[in-house]
Amino acid sequence: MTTTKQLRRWLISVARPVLKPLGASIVFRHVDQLAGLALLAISAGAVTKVAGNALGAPASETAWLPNTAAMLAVVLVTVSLVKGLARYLEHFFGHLVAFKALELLRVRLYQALVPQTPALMQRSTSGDLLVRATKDIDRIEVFFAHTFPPAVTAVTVPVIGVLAIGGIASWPVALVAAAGLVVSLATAWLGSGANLAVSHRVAGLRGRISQHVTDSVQGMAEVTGYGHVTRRLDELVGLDAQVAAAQRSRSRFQAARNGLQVIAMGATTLVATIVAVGQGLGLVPTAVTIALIWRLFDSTAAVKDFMSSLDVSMAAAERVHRIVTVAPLITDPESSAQLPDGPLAVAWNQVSYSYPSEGIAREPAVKDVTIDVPAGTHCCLIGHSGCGKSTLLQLALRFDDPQSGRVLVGGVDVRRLEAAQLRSRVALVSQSPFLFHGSIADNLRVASPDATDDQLHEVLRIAQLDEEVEAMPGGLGAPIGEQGQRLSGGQQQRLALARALLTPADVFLLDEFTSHLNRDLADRVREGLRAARPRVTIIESTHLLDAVRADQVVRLDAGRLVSA
Ligand SMILES: Nc1ncnc2c1ncn2[C@@H]1O[C@H](COP(=O)(O)OP(=O)(O)OP(=O)(O)O)[C@@H](O)[C@H]1O
Repeated sequence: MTTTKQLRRWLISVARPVLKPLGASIVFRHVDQLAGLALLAISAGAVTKVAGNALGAPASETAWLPNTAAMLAVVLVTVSLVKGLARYLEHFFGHLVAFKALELLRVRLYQALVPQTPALMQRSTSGDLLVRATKDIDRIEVFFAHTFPPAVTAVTVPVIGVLAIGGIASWPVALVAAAGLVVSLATAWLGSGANLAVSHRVAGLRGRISQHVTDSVQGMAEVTGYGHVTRRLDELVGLDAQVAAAQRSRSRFQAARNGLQVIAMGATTLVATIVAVGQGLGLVPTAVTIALIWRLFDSTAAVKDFMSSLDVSMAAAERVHRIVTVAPLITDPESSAQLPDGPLAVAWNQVSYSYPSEGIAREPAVKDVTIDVPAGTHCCLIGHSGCGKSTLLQLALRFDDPQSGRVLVGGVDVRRLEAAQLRSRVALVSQSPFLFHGSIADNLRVASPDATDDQLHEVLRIAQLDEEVEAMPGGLGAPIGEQGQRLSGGQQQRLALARALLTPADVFLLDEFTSHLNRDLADRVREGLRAARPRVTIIESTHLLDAVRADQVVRLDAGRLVSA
């Protein structure tokens, strides 16, 4: 696991371009804190001056205070205004840095996700990823907005305050104050290791809760249909209980830290008063000194306050860091080859592939498969469910590299191609295509944002979907619901095919793309596709063994080629 120190360095390196205003935030926090000290000192001085007058305190003790009530009011109002403005500016600059830094982190996360897709989805879940990209990144705000300025002033302001007490009141009292403040600072670290572990645990649990809720909502029909409502609720309550139990241990440390701080403050006040009296310090200087000490404890207490939220922030940073830094399954070559223009052949050459399995030995999904699909022809991969058809198609798009053998597109090993180039020439219509919440047109224009309505109608016609779309209220503008839920399975498949047809692809990989269509409609879709794109290479997979007229039919069984 990445250490907190490494995480801090990483966060600062990400935010470096926007760190400058943090200096301003630190400066304004000093102004705010010192103005607070001044306010308390003047107020305490003024109050005890009144009492001191009655008790006959010497005038020299209060000579530094404003002479009249009006002057006192002017001074207090002015210092308060300065304090208020400084506090505002401290927060403004701190949050400016924080929100800019979070923006940079979100961009980093997104940029890291793109090359890792789709392999990442094998290692993470969408609900958990969502929490990382939103909540976890938000929690890192504490690191930027609420850590540096209080950390600096927790040291500098007490040092200034103690020196002031020593200079104007008494050095022994200053020493007592210093000792108390050091103890107060040290208590902030009480249980920090355990708290960090709890924060990691809670962050992981929150990811699981999010995934559980996502699954329950998306699988509502199954949850209610199979009578799982109570079980799923119980599971959720169980996860919540684990979060609560973990939080309880954090709260215990928090309470202990608060208690110790109050004890340190009380003990320091008592001892400082005894020493001040022993030193013969007057009433006003003693009162002002005690007031200053109390205020200085506020500065050190700020460390305790941010330490508990910093744990949460660091646990969140670790989860984001893990995604951003995970090595992608595939990377672009340093010097890439170019695909030839025109129709492209596809070939699997003695390809064997096993899915990554985290140490568990796994049977290869495809073993020693060799298939040649000449450019512009139609090849059909046939075999029972699980025989490796989708895997072969995905290897042609370089979702991952085979452990042995080569996959060639246009005669070029796909490892020598940039992913963007490969994916612009090879289109995959997957078994469960993803459809966005939006209209028919929105989903088609994912492939070609500037496509005209005529072009959209044309590809819908090729996919044999145009008449059905025209009959929908709104036509191209008809909303299809989340993940296309308002469409039938067969309509979803044809919409995905129409979308792929808007790309300039020379190879179409069609994974079970007619599995929801009746035989007659499936044949019409194939014929329409071939007539509209006579030069493209079509590689189709199906488990219907009596299928399809094609230039080449390849049979697979348990990952091996049976006939080609
Ligand atoms: N992401 C994955 N992680 C691990 N194993 C996988 C993964 N995807 C597929 N497999 C395994 O690889 C083998 C081949 O799967 P593949 O999806 O290629 O088969 P298929 O012929 O396309 O099946 P179907 O007709 O059911 O779609 C199967 O044993 C499957 O369990």
